Amino acid sequence: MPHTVDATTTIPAVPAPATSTAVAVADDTTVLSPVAARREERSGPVSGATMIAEGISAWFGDHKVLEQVDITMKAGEVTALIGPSGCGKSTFLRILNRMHELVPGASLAGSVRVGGIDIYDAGERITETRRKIGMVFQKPNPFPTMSIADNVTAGLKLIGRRVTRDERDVLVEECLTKAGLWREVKDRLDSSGGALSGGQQQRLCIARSLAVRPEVLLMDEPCSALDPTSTRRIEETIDALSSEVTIVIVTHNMQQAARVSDRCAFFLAAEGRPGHIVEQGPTEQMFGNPSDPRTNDYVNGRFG
Ligand SMILES: Nc1ncnc2c1ncn2[C@@H]1O[C@H](COP(=O)(O)OP(=O)(O)OP(=O)(O)O)[C@@H](O)[C@H]1O
Repeated sequence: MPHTVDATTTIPAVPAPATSTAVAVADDTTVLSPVAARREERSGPVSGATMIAEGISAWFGDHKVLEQVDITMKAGEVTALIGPSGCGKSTFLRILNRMHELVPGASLAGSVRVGGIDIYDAGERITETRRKIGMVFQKPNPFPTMSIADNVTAGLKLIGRRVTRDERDVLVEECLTKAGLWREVKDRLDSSGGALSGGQQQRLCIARSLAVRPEVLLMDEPCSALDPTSTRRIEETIDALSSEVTIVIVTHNMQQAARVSDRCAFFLAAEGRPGHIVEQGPTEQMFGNPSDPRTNDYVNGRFG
């Protein structure tokens, strides 16, 4: 899947020292990692569910694109999946909410457990899996002719949940507030979702995902079509949501991975091997003191 490079996708030139909570950015200024600051602030309980993928391999026909991927995405954390184009990040993300199986000829092996339940278990209903595991895509996809409020509640019908008018109003405000959009749209909830800016549409899509109370939110390059200001707003939203929903984000933007994630996994498909995880760990370590030279080269923009 191609990705758009915008002004925010510059890869940091200088990695932060391993012992520091600072993250180096392209212009050589250092800022306190918001992730580190957030960790310090967090003292209360976190919600969301830990997601554990074990032994994941994937094929399109007989083309094997992922091999033996093992990763735990912890409740209350943001996990960033990074790696060069074509290494299988989006495929892996789609396996995490059973979208991979919608592609004709696609197959997979391994297990994905959310809160201890295997989403591929024969007894698991796909609609319940999609409720538990929301997804936000690269390009915002609100229903353009529906009102802002109706966009937020659009997922309720799919899961068979009925709400009264009052409950609906409360839910719309709650989800738009969590997605960081309420103040901008509260006086025009009945106008069309398609009339919002790209960044607002993406936050509307996040609000729509939240309305069905997911335990995990998957984000596939959610800012790649957005300008730097909208990107910052989405990152703030990710930060605010991270204590209540487990977030897994695919990003090509190394600064973004450093800013928003607690942990990173570096994927690579090379030397005749399908996509696999070369290294994973706390974000500060992955950027400041990675153990594999290929990780070091990638996070410092030497390839990919
Ligand atoms: N629908 C499909 N049918 C066949 N092959 C596919 C399909 N989707 C992806 N692939 C192949 O699977 C491999 C992994 O693709 P994927 O999109 O998961 O990688 P990625 O790391 O997310 O790439 P990018 O960063 O460019 O989005 C690639 O070789 C790609 O060509």
